Amino acid sequence: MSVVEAPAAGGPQLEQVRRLVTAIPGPRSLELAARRAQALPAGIVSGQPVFAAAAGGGVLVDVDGNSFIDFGSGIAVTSVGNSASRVVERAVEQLRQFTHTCFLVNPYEGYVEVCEALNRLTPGDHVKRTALFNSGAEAVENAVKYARAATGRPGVVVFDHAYHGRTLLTMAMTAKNNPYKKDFGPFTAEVHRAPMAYPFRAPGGRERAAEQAMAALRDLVDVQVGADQIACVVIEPIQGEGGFIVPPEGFLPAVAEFCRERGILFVADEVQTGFARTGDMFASEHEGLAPDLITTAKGLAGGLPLAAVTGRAEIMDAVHPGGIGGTYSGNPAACAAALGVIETIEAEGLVERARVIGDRFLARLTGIADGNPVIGDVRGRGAMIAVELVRPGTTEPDPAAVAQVIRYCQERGLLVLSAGTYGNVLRFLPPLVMPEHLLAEGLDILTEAFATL
Ligand SMILES: Cc1ncc(COP(=O)(O)O)c(CNCCCC(=O)O)c1O
Repeated sequence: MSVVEAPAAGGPQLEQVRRLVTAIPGPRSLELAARRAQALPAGIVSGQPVFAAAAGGGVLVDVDGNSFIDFGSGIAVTSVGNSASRVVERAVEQLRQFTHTCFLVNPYEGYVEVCEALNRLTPGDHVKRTALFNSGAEAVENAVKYARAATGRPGVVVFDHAYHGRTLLTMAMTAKNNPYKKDFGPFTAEVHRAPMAYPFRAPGGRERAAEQAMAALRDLVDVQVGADQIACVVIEPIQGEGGFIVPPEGFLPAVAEFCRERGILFVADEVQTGFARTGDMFASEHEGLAPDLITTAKGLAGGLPLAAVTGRAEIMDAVHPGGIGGTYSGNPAACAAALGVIETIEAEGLVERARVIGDRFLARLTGIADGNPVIGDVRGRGAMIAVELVRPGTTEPDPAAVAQVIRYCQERGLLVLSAGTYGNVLRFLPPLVMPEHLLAEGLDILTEAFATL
């Protein structure tokens, strides 16, 4: 077997082609997997069996020279494409100036620029402030700090099927126990969970999903806990890890109004839905929401670790000086990358591009679903689309069918991710710069894969 050289570089110049040159996984990936087994603990699991060598545009090339169509974007992160030019150029230039000062020691302009951009771009015409962090979970943790400091209340309301992170507080906020929380308790108190408006699985059917969820929220907050104990309600505008659950139109505005009436802060967790992913810059815009606080990460910096809390100035300023911090929070290279992401989204019209991609996926998948009873539901918005697989004629989850489709796609050079509380959701998160021919090829492979079910 001749050794295949890795591409000279990733990024948009990477050949945008699907190409298989070895079995999947190939020999180099197998070698690395053996080393990994000796060096890493078993708790860290990768969904794909191939090790990356380069990525860019709509493809990822593995260490054996196989070029895959990427329908995952590293879980909604490389929306502007991997190693996108403006991201790399800005980050490299920054790295040459300084790699780190700790903003709590020596501040720098890049951090301020990112905050100014987020204050401008996030929905709501109120005066805002932004604080930067490293991960989505850290942003959610700090959003709760701000909410508690601003309201003087301890309680946090979250929803079934929610995912907010893997730290102690965000584990308490995340719904699914295994794998995210198992063996790690006890968890923090004062986190209360309400049923989610989940149209496909609503007890009273789609038409009553919002009504039933609102009734349950009122019961939880007004009767069981007491509204005066609740600092904030935290919700993903489209639930990500829980299975790309899109609440019925009207539900999110009803929750926001419910909160406003009770002095409870409405926090939109846009870690997975933010930055053009859903066909708006932020998913909250779809129904005209202006959240009191918004958490962002993932797509914010195109792969460099950066997260943010953006909120009403009076809320953000309620925390005492020195109350918020972190050694790496708002790392300068990540800030430079974020400015490159924002510039790319705006220069390349990626918000509109996400809508075009979403229309392509929804048209093809609803067409397939009509003739395939294993596809129980097709849903999503923009380039955040999913199908939920069930046993034919039922809503019984079929995670085995998901695994079968993922494996079929892997073997044919297409990377697809799963999701869902029941492990029975296939989610599609292609880079927004995915070329048309790769979108078409990927959808054709998916069509073949569903035909095997
Ligand atoms: C809505 C929403 N809020 C918060 C988070 C947490 O963001 P971090 O950057 O992973 O901490 C996420 C991260 N989702 C991917 C988790 C991957 C895994 O660990 O299995 C999210 O989607």
